Order: sequence, then structure tokens, then C-alpha cells
Amino acid sequence: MFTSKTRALSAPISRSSTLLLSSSSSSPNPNPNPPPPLIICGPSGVGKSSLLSKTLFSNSSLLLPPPFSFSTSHTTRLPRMGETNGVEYNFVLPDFFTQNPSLFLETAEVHGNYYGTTFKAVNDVREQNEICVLDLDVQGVKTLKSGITSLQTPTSTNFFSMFLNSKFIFITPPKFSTLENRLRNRNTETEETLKTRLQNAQSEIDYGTSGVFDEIIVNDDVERAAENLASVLERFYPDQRLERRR
Ligand SMILES: Nc1ncnc2c1ncn2[C@@H]1O[C@H](COP(=O)(O)OP(=O)(O)OP(=O)(O)O)[C@@H](O)[C@H]1O
Repeated sequence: MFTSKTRALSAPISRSSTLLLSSSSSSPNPNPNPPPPLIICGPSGVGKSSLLSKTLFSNSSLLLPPPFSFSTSHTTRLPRMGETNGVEYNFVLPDFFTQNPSLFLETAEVHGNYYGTTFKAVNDVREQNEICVLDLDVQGVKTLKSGITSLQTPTSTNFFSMFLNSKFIFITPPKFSTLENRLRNRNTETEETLKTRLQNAQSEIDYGTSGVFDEIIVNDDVERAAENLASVLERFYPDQRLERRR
């Protein structure tokens, strides 16, 4: 079981359109060579959301313009007040997950609900000429990497081909004990979920620092780490004409 925190921005999609990968008719100018997705990974509590927010997704983002978006995940949980289908999530019935496993890059079951990212959701962002950001855990990264490695002849019908040349960044803590402090201070965990997250963290860090990522960023001081992330993204996406906020 693994999770991503892909979030809202692309247009609502219907069940039938989800079955086709290249069905987006709303693209202004489909790019024949859209920029590859950006994968962010790191143990829970390391500061992935904080860094993405500082670098790309806040009013004071370091990088301008930020042509980065999260894809819209699917979920079987019920919409909360104020949530709109296709915006925060695509709200679907459990059958959608059980009957269409091949549509999903990754899925997770959390508190009795399914969550998942479809290949189409990622492609929709690309077709808007934006860089799709996926916040994946190690299991999701492994799935993606083995899908990419197994591509013999990349074709438009192999969903993994959209991830060719993807950029993989691993965020790591300055030391292990930092994780526990951050998770405790965040006040989002019970003792039980904290324990699970910390138990998983060491093997995630071992994998993340074993040479399989394009870049490793140590989140010691958050401002410094965000600066570092911004520089890495400028280097990874030279064609995007990213500019620094002055
Ligand atoms: N460099 C830092 N120094 C101190 N605190 C930090 C730093 N980076 C993040 N934090 C804090 O650590 C906590 C965890 O950060 P965040 O929620 O961004 O982690 P995450 O990796 O996205 O976690 P998860 O995968 O569980 O969602 C937050 O309370 C955040 O404010």
C-alpha cells in the first residue's frame, strides 16, 4: 500500500473519459513534447509539503512563473462540504478502483477509503503544458521506476512512457531524530501512526540515499532547503524559463 498526495487543479473527468488516456479536448495548445513529471519523495514529516509550498505553490513562491501542478486524485470517500467533484478529488465508487486497476499509477487504502492517481490525471496536467508534481512514497517510486525500466519501446499506449525523463528528488532529514520532532510538533499523529511512520522512515531513507534519485535535498533549514530545491528545478527544467522571485 502506498500513497501520493496528488492534488487538485485539472478539469473534472467523467468515468468514461478516464478510460481513454488521450481524451482531453480542453488543451489550449497540446505540447508535442510536454515537460516530464516531477516526483518528490521522502519520509513522512521530512517537510515535502513545506518545501513545495515555499518553492512552487504559495503567493510568495521562490520560482515564477510556477508551471507546476498537482494532478487530481480519485477517492471513494464522500465529498466534504465545499468540495467539488474534479477539483479537490474525483469522487468515485469503490467499483471504479476494483474494476480498473490498470488505470492507476498508484493506489492506497486509508481508513477504509481508496485513494489513487490515474495515469490520465497526470497526462491531463501535461496536456495543459504544466509539469505534473507527484508527491509519492518510496513504494510508489519503486512502481514507477520499474514501469519505466520495463519500457522496451516507448509508445503512446504504454502509460509509463509519459514518465520517461521524469525527475526524481528525495528529501531527507539532517538526522533521524528530526523526523520524530517534526511529526510530534505537527500535531497530526496519534502515538500509533507516529510509530508506523517512524518505523517505515529508516528503510525509506536507505532507499532514497542509495543512488536511485536524481537529487537528494537535506531539509535542515527550511529556507535553505527551499532555495536548494529552486536551484535544482531551474537546472532540471531549463526550457521553462523559471525566474527567481527577487
Ligand atoms: N526545515 C524544517 N525545520 C523545521 N520544521 C520543519 C522544516 N520543514 C518542515 N518542518 C515542519 O515539519 C512538519 C512536517 O512537514 P510537512 O508536513 O511539510 O512534511 P511532509 O514530508 O509533507 O509530511 P507527510 O508526508 O506526512 O505529509 C511540519 O510541521 C513543518 O512545518
